[in-house]
Amino acid sequence: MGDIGFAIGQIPPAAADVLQGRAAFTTHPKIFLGTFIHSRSLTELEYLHNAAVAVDAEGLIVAIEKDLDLSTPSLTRSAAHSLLSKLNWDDSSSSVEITSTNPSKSQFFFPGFIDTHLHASQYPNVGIFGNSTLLDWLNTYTFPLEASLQDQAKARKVYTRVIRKTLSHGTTTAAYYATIDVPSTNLLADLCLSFGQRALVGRVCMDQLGPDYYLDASPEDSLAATEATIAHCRKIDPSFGLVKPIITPRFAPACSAPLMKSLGELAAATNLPIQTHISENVNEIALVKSLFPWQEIGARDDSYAAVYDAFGLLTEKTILAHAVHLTEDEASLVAERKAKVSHCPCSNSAITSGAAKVRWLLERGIPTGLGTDMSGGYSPSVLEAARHAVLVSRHLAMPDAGGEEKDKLSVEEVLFLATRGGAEVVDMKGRVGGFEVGMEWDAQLIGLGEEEEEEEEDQGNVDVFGWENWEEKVAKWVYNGDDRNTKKVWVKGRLVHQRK
Ligand SMILES: Nc1nc2[nH]cnc2c(=O)[nH]1
Ligand SMILES: [Zn+2]
Repeated sequence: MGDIGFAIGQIPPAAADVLQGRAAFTTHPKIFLGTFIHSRSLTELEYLHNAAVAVDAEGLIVAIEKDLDLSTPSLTRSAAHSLLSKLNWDDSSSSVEITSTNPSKSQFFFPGFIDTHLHASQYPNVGIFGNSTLLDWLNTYTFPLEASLQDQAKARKVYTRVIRKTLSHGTTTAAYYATIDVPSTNLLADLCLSFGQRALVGRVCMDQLGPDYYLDASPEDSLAATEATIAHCRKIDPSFGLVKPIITPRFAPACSAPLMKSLGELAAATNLPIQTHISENVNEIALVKSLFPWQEIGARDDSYAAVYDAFGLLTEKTILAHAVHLTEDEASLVAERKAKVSHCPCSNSAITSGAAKVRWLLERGIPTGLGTDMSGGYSPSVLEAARHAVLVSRHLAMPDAGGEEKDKLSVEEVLFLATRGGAEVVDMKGRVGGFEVGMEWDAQLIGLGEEEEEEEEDQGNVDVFGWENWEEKVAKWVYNGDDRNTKKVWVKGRLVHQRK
């Protein structure tokens, strides 16, 4: 089967625009047929075989049909046609695009991944961290690179590549940190929009403790610069349908009390999301305690979480990256405020920050998603973050670590974190992360192939023999898959990546 689109082999004009970096706001209606896999709950994947999903020109899922007979290309075509007529959609070659999975290539549709934490500006540094830990890593590798992106041509090159790369790994939504520089941060927003990637774009706020060459001049300047990026995003995407600004105090040590206070007030006034780092590294935590005596700032105790809370930065729209060393009391506060956590296992291992206790966070009712945290983390892939999340959880479950069997995360659980969990973290629950009527079509077509095939396509490290059941195929994908298995990617119904 494969693509049985009426215009076989042709990319419709809207999709071609997106692939070339010129986004159109509406697209062709589409019908997808075949196998769909998504999370039903934290612990359970739903496998929908012989199904069809109709997506309208706005990218919304408007119908899901099950139990169809798709056993031959012609039956598949007639299933598509009967869905078209049910929907009263124009049954002509140019107006509806039809894509079906190819069972002999172990293909399936899966929701697009949500990267809840990454630094677009640090992308050139992936893999370059030596033996550093957080605070020296920032000074040695990170601040010099971020500062250099004031050069617009360099920023364009870096941001174009990071968007293309993450899309090619199936990341349909990204919560990005840019830099302190407004024009290049605005450029990142422009590029996300033109490549069609759903994004939260944060201008980084930092007015202390950084190097002289890379600091906002004052809390007032930092606030004004943040407002400039918010205004820019409002101009380019007035409904924030694809690109939304996010208030981004880098982390408490780099933000003065007046700056954090003004950003908390801005968040309350605009209802915009907030992203920051918390409790990533033990030296960082000690620094926060020394910089913000809790009685002086009116915090409820001397914890890191209480510092953000004192400034109105711990809200239900706050994404807290890492949360490796949170105390029991902090977890209660985070849960009380309904703030979310981005778990970044690759970064936490690479720069030796520690092992975040995801089971413990989930048991405390804290919504959690996955982040690549490039370039603390070295991989652009959320699939790899999922794999790292499994492994970190298994280290924590080992008797030496004082863990238990229940601390282990399963394949199903990490795929939930990568999709529906991430959607909740970025405040898009019910909008993306699964296949349901009323949700937007942010999806990837995964193909695993089969070993015996004369493959013209490279299936990477995954070897499917043909006797595996679907649970086993998905497990093979999680542990050995990569961008070679990500054949096509759509955001809001628009094709934004196609593997050559
Ligand atoms: N991993 C990570 N932690 C941080 N804490 C403050 N800034 C950063 C950053 O850029 N990356
Ligand atoms: Zn980070």
